[in-house]
Amino acid sequence: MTQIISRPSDTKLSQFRVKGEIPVPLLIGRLTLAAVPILLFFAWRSLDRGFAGSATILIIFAALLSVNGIIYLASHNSTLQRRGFITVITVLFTYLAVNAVEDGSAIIWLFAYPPIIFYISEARVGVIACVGGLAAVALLFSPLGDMVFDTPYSTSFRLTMLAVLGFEMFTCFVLDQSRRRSKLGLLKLAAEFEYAAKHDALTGLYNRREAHEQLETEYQRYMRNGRAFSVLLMDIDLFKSVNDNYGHHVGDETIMMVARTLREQSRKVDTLSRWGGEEYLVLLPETDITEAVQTANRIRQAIASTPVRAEKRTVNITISVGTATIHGAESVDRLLQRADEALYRAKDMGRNKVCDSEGSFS
Ligand SMILES: Nc1nc2c(ncn2[C@@H]2O[C@H](COP(=O)(O)OP(=O)(O)OP(=O)(O)O)[C@@H](O)[C@H]2O)c(=O)[nH]1
Repeated sequence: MTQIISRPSDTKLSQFRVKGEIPVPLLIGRLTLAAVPILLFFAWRSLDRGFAGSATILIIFAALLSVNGIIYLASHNSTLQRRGFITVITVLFTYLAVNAVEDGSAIIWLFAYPPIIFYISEARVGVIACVGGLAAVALLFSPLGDMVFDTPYSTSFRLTMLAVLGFEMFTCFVLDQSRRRSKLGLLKLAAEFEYAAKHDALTGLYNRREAHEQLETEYQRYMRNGRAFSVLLMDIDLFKSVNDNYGHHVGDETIMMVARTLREQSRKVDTLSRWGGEEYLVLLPETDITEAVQTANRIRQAIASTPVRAEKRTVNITISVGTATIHGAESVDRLLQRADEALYRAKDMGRNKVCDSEGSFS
């Protein structure tokens, strides 16, 4: 439990998947399932035409892709699976281009590389792989490449291949950027909605609904381990007069000051919420009634000694607090009812007081 949930960063968000998006491990699995029979088919054709060397190498690539898939199924390590797949297909495409498999027509398979690489890796890796790949093809098609590899590609084929491959890589980059931006936008929107559903807009504290959720979670923990928790129900004293005398903007400033003071005076594990207009609920895990009353008094004193600046005047306010600690098998509703009764006793006793549900006050 934290006092305020901070909004997730872009980097964190980009690691999430939006509904409908194909998970990368699944895509790699499907590509492997498609690639293995295709490789075996071309291996069989190479063998049929008397190219036993090419056939063996294509079978090795099929085996490597299968092993990569099997390792993933056994380990569920998606990073290893992705890196293994990228390595194998990069070497495979290089082999298809350099060795002019299938009379040189297999180099056309290079067009399958950019969309796959952009989808399964980070944008930066996609750009590096594509720029590197295009430079390698340009080198292969250069007089230097001819001297080393002696490939059968005509000049017009080389120029067309380079132009179309470069165009495809650029298009994939633009589309991938657009996909990543819209995904991030969707995730940000979802995070904003989630934040708004759980928090109070004025103070940033949890809202009443989320406080109920946290109370229920803490209650379940209490039922399991028996460690009692306490609640502090607090209300700003005579708040209507602050609004009436100084205006609503000073009233709002007062509500924010109390929230700030609550944060300063609480532990990280405590849950702070705005329960209603000028009411707050603090949930103190693993806290008995004595500690709860001490905490309530510390908060009460801190608020009483923190004036709110309003134009040229300062406004001093106080709060009243009702505390209650869970016991036996009582329900959360009953606990809240006892805290509420204690709060009203604190008001009846003249305000700026802490009352516990057992009847004592300070
Ligand atoms: N400025 C501002 N006022 C609010 C907000 N929410 C509730 N209020 C006002 O808070 C006031 C609550 O006043 P009352 O419930 O009468 O209680 P009180 O004046 O605090 O008196 P006691 O609780 O008996 O000490 C009302 O006037 C509400 O309009 C808010 O978000 N901003």
